[in-house]
Amino acid sequence: MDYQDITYEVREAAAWITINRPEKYNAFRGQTCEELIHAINKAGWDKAIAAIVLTGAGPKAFCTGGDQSAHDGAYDGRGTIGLPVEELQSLIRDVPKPVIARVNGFAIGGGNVLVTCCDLAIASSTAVFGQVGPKVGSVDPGFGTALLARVVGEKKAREIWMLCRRYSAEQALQMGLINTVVSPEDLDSEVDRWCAEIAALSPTAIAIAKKSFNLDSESIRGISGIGMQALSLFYQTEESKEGVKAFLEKRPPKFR
Ligand SMILES: CC(C)(COP(=O)(O)OP(=O)(O)OC[C@H]1O[C@@H](n2cnc3c(N)ncnc32)[C@H](O)[C@@H]1OP(=O)(O)O)[C@@H](O)C(=O)NCCC(=O)NCCSC(=O)c1cc(O)c2ccccc2c1O
Repeated sequence: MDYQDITYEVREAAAWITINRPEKYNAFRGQTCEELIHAINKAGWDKAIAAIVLTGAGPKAFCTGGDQSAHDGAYDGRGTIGLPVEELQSLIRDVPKPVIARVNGFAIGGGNVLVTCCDLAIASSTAVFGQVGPKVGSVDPGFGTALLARVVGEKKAREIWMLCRRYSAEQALQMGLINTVVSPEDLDSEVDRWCAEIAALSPTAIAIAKKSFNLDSESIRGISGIGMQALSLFYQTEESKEGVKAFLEKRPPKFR
């Protein structure tokens, strides 16, 4: 597959997969999800690869979720909501290698969910985390909510979704959403260091450990499936459409 929206680079024993849409703050459209799925599968089953690094191009954003300019009552790709996003999230969990989020900037909306799904997360001190779903007439009902609660605790996860605040990298570290924070200049060397440590360990032991962590939260995949069906109906409503329209028109939404 020729990639338009992402880049794929092998550094030592790590595959670096970069969402390359900086002008959209690395938001994903249907094509982006298809390419990410292809690339994660490619790296995930390559025996020479010990770890997968997921990141965004440029200094501004890791990923800001679904591309709102490709959303018209549904996104522009495949699947229940027009994005095979639940397949992408599941795949991050299914590949037998640690997937590390290299968080270089905004990790908002679906970008925040990707961080939640990754095994590990290393952030620049400039990174900003948060949810925007209820601001823009959307919600990721599955890994975005229920898995987030496993990661940061029920009360914090509900705060994140019900207030849509932004959180600094230090706050994300305190709540357990990420593993460490470094200065922007040290981000790549820190990620390289973590990948090298992983590469020295038994790949099979790591694969079994990863699977066993995931099995405990596996029911969330089913929650996500039913949630997407509900969401596809919600996207048809004036309430949801107002959220997308308001974001694109750079004004506060009028939901009531
Ligand atoms: C990230 C921001 C907080 C940055 O705000 P700031 O004020 O600094 O900058 P701008 O808002 O002006 O943005 C700069 C520039 O980038 C464009 N942009 C940013 N994000 C997106 C985006 N997601 N889609 C398209 N374009 C985007 C923006 O338009 C500007 O371009 P200009 O050309 O005008 O300069 C803020 O941008 C922000 O909050 N962004 C996120 C907006 C958003 O609505 N994201 C999607 C939420 S829904 C979602 O992600 C989602 C994910 C899932 O995984 C799901 C799974 C299952 C079901 C549903 C899901 C779902 O809905």
